[in-house]
Amino acid sequence: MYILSSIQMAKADKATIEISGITSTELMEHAATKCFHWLHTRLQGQKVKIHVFCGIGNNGGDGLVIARHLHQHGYNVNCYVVNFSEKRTEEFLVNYNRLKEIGEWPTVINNENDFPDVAFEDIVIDAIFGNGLTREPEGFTKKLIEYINNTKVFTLAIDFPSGLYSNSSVTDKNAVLKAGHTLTFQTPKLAFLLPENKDFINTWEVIDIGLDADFIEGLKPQNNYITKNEILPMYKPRNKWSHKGTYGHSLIIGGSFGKIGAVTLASKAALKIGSGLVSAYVPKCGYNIIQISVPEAMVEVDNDAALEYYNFKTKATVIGIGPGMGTVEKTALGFELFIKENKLPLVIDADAINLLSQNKLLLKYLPKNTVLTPHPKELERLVGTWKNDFEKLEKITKLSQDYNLIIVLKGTHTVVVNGTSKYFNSTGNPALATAGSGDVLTGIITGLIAQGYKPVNAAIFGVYLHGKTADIAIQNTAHETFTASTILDYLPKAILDLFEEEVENPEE
Ligand SMILES: NC(=O)C1=CN([C@@H]2O[C@H](COP(=O)(O)OP(=O)(O)OC[C@H]3O[C@@H](n4cnc5c(N)ncnc54)[C@H](OP(=O)(O)O)[C@@H]3O)[C@@H](O)[C@H]2O)[C@@H](O)CC1
Ligand SMILES: [K+]
Repeated sequence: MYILSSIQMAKADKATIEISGITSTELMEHAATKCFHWLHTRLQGQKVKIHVFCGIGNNGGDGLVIARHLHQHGYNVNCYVVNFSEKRTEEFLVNYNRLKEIGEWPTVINNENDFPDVAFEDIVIDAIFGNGLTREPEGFTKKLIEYINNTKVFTLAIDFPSGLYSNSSVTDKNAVLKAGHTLTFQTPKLAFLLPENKDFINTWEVIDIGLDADFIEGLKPQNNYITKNEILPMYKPRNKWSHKGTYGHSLIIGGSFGKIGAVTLASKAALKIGSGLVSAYVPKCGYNIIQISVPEAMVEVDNDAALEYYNFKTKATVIGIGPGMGTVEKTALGFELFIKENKLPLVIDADAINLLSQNKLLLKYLPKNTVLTPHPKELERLVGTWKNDFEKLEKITKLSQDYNLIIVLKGTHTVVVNGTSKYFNSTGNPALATAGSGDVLTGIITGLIAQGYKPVNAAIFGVYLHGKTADIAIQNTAHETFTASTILDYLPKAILDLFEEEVENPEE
């Protein structure tokens, strides 16, 4: 699914109106009616008090449409116009009149004295600002947002939590509405996927308003939200005549005394995702551990307690390096020589990323399309600090472009960056915040590349499946009891889930 910027959204609205012949007011009616249905399906006519706060643009127009439908269905609804400007859009005015025609006059809010009483058990619909926000809310509008936030009432935001920009950072955090749930039109918005906005965005979903798909395609959006629809076509079914050689040989390099488990997990993951063969290259102290805990894997050893020589004989298809490796001097010196000589595809994680950060001159030796899987701290060591999450994405893009790398930044919405293209993951939950989770991801991505997946697809697919295991597991287990080994247990279900039909959304 594409992620459109505000400019692209406005263009797509306009183009759809021109191409389909639908009027702007009809498009608004269609979009806002879907929001009404969303609420109606859940409330089923309950007499809870609903406050609809409308701006004076088209986001406000949506609010007026929702308020009208709520009235017509007998809800206890109060509608307000937040009068921060004398301007009105045409569609706003049409719907203002339609509301008046059914005998409902919105209350105009001109200053703080006009704020209504809002109780914790009420519902607020936020239709103050949407895609047309051009500056931070000020004056009584900001005060109103703060007032609503302080009530801790459930807030349903239409299109955007008011005060949030789609493609730039919030400058005044007190001037953004904290939405309980957001119904956003047509595509997810980049701002929803970034950790700096965690206070404003809770849950959200996309409401398909039927904007012109060909036009959107022609915009060539660079930001993508990865769901099953994007993943399924990447899947490579197995050929009847294949054999284990068809599915490649993954070599996992890593481990140090006390951290052999990381290699064990990565090796198991590479096997479990389908790598034909898996070898591990570890310090001698890890030999028995790997042989006993991963009997399917072959093992070669280096020095006693930490890697030093990197003199393995395995003829691998791809190497995953870093889990549990440590950064002691001899490991770092050997790593430098290894990187300078290596020609095989690489997946680089954990301490191997830290070693690259300590010696950035090595970056230029990495083969094209090497996958790096940093968490934010590892990324910071590599690219320095950032002012905000948008700048962080720019820094990752530059790193990816400068060295032809695929960067997987791990987080709530893990993002895979390949040059200017970004792929934000939709699966996963806090269960994955557990020791060894990253080692398993390294093994999965390595194992997919071994089987012939393009590195960028291996990264996107691997991240999706890794997250999906937690989403499936959480139906039967608690976040706390989920461990990295549970990811492996649920990989089969995560793969099978790709072929299960989605249950239709009842509102559609
Ligand atoms: N057919 C369609 O197009 C459809 C559109 N849809 C809906 O339209 C929404 C976009 O509508 P929109 O473009 O009118 O922008 P919106 O967010 O309502 O407000 C803009 C107004 O606020 C003003 N303003 C901005 N910042 C301000 C500030 N800090 N403080 C004070 N004023 C500020 C700004 O004025 P200006 O910047 O020029 O001063 C302008 O007057 C979109 O999110 C979706 O909900 C759907 O119905 C689907 C069909
Ligand atoms: K809004």
